[in-house]
Amino acid sequence: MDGLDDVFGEIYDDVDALVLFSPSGSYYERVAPLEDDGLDVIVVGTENTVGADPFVELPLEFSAVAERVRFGLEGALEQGIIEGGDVLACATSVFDGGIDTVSRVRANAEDQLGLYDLFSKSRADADVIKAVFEVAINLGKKGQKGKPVGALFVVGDAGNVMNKSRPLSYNPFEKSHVHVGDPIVTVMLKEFSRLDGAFVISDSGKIVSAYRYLEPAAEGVDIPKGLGARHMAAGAITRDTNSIAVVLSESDGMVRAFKAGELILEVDPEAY
Ligand SMILES: Nc1ncnc2c1ncn2[C@@H]1O[C@H](COP(=O)(O)OP(=O)(O)OP(=O)(O)O)[C@@H](O)[C@H]1O
Ligand SMILES: [Mn+2]
Repeated sequence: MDGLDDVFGEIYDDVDALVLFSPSGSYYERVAPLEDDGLDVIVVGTENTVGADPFVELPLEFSAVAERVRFGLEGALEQGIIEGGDVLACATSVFDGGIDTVSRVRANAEDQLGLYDLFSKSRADADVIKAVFEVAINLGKKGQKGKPVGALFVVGDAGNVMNKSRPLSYNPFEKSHVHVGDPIVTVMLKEFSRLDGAFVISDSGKIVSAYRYLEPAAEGVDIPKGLGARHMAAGAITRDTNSIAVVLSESDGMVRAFKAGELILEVDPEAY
């Protein structure tokens, strides 16, 4: 309908690029020819199933659309695919069953969340951070035997993290060489998360220790009020070392990630 074009046409008027979030192959094929008319088409997703170039990889399938779009645009800015000030038409799926929504967004180079930086520019491997995140989300969803459970994972720069912490109990990982992502590890992490302290994980994903009490310098750490000692310790260790931290809160059930002393990401496991 022409009338509707008059109303909604503004959404894609003068956009610098079209950003497709996890398009199906046939959707991408329909859109790709627009590139011949001078429209840039960027694909964002957890996997490049359509073989698109340029492509921006998402570490998680963010269920909140605003997060999904922000992360995608951060990645595109970071990779130099778009520039601050560019206007993008972002096409994504809000309901099940393919792309159903277009939002018009101006890329803002100043106001970055640091999400892309957290996953892709940390000392630890992106896959390791992603795997830890998944463990925390699963633990948050299911709890431990039905009860809510809290957990703290410190990932990367393990030598320094060990130096700034002390054991609360024997380390069940002392002689083992297991990595996050191994199926048995998910079970072990679940089991050991019932007890106090933090898990320390190396850059490459080796579980270095459980039950560590973190003693970082807390100076200059600015985390939201209302979060307790576990979150404070998580924030502080990421400022005092080159690690990142993922926390599952026992009290509100949220999973939070910290880097360089700041809260970067907050997700509700129930939404995944
Ligand atoms: N410095 C620390 N290092 C490691 N673990 C810690 C540290 N401080 C607290 N914890 C762990 O966090 C648990 C909960 O502490 P607290 O309630 O103060 O934290 P919180 O931030 O409110 O977390 P939650 O939202 O899960 O309650 C403690 O029982 C302990 O296992
Ligand atoms: Mn608490």
